[in-house]
Amino acid sequence: MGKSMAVNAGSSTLKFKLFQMPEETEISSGVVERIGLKDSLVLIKYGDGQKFEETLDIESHEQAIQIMLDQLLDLKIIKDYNEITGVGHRVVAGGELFSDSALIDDKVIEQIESLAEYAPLHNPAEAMGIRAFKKLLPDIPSVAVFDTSFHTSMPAVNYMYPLPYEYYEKFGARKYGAHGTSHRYVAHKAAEMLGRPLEDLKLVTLHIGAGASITAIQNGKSYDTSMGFTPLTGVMMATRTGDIDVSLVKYLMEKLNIGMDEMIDILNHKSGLIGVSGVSADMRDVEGVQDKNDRAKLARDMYIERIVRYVGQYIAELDGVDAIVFTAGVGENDFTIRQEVADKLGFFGIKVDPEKNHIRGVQRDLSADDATVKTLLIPTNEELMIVRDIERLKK
Ligand SMILES: Nc1ncnc2c1ncn2[C@@H]1O[C@H](COP(=O)(O)OP(=O)(O)O)[C@@H](O)[C@H]1O
Ligand SMILES: CC(=O)OP(=O)(O)O
Ligand SMILES: [Mg+2]
Repeated sequence: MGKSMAVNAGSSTLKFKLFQMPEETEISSGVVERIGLKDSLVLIKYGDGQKFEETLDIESHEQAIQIMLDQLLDLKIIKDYNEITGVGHRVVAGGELFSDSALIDDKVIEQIESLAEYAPLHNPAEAMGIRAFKKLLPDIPSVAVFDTSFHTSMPAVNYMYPLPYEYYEKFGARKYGAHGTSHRYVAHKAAEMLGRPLEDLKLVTLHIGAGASITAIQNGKSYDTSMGFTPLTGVMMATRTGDIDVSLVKYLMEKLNIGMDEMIDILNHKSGLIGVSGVSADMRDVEGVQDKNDRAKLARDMYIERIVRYVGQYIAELDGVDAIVFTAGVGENDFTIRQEVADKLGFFGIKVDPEKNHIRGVQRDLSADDATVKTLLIPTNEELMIVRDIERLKK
């Protein structure tokens, strides 16, 4: 009994959902988008179809949390913070410390902070969010749900880097992946939609938002994933490079006369869509100008190409595939990207019906009638997975 809140701090967004438990009814949901960019958007849904919307500049996740919490009271979604009986936080990096979600105490917060280098855009903001909530609601149980947990099933052949082996043993130098809660959620939904046991399926799940990762799933378990030691690698993202030659990094540091911290900041914050297009980190802005801006078009083409490359690679690794799944900000909303990615994967029997695909944010089978591999659109729900873990762990 009570209301549970899931808090999901992404690199560019802060999302929350408030659920009545144990019924899992959604009471309210909210998102602050474009944190750190101009014109951040605050959107809160509550009641029966009521909405609160405001556009303002929001610099940090801390500011976003404060605005959200104030609005919960102002909009009378709750009368008192004490109505919230459990809080769950998404945390990106759990390293090898956390193979499951954890009840938060001071030690867990310190461990999350100690993993800052494993997810520099996320863990510090998430730890800050946890502390902010702890201050406000010191006595209610809170849990941390790690993006990396789902990927702990990866075999060594996929999580190891071809570095001297002792770097793994001494320093934990390996691939951890991210977005695991989302990949896990959509994999279960895909099995439901296909009416087949998840254990029998080969899936490639495409979580493409501001951060983006592709996962190969076999027997319901993560088999390989595109993000690495940190969420920097894999496909091209809003502000992150994805895979890049490390020797080029050294070359550029010398040319630019900068140190490693500055270089890592460029790779994480100034690259990807914003770096190539020079227009924006937001796919909507890039697409808005692509007809008259060659660099915007190039950025979008590169983005698509890298997704296609990973999906093809994972179909080979899985030795076949039953379905590919689109989810997260771009995957759920951008039918042009979905269409072009699917068109480039036609060789595998992937084929999207343009009419079915002309949709945003709803669960749907997008496959053409003669497709031999299904293409599914499944809006992710990391927050539902998070509040379920509050119930499981708070006993
Ligand atoms: N209609 C749309 N068309 C294209 N891209 C969109 C659309 N709506 C949202 N996006 C993209 O989704 C991104 C946010 O994805 P999301 O998964 O919510 O973020 P995060 O990675 O911060 O969790 C935005 O940066 C934007 O580029
Ligand atoms: C790990 C990661 O990149 O997360 P997000 O997409 O929420 O920024
Ligand atoms: Mg996200």
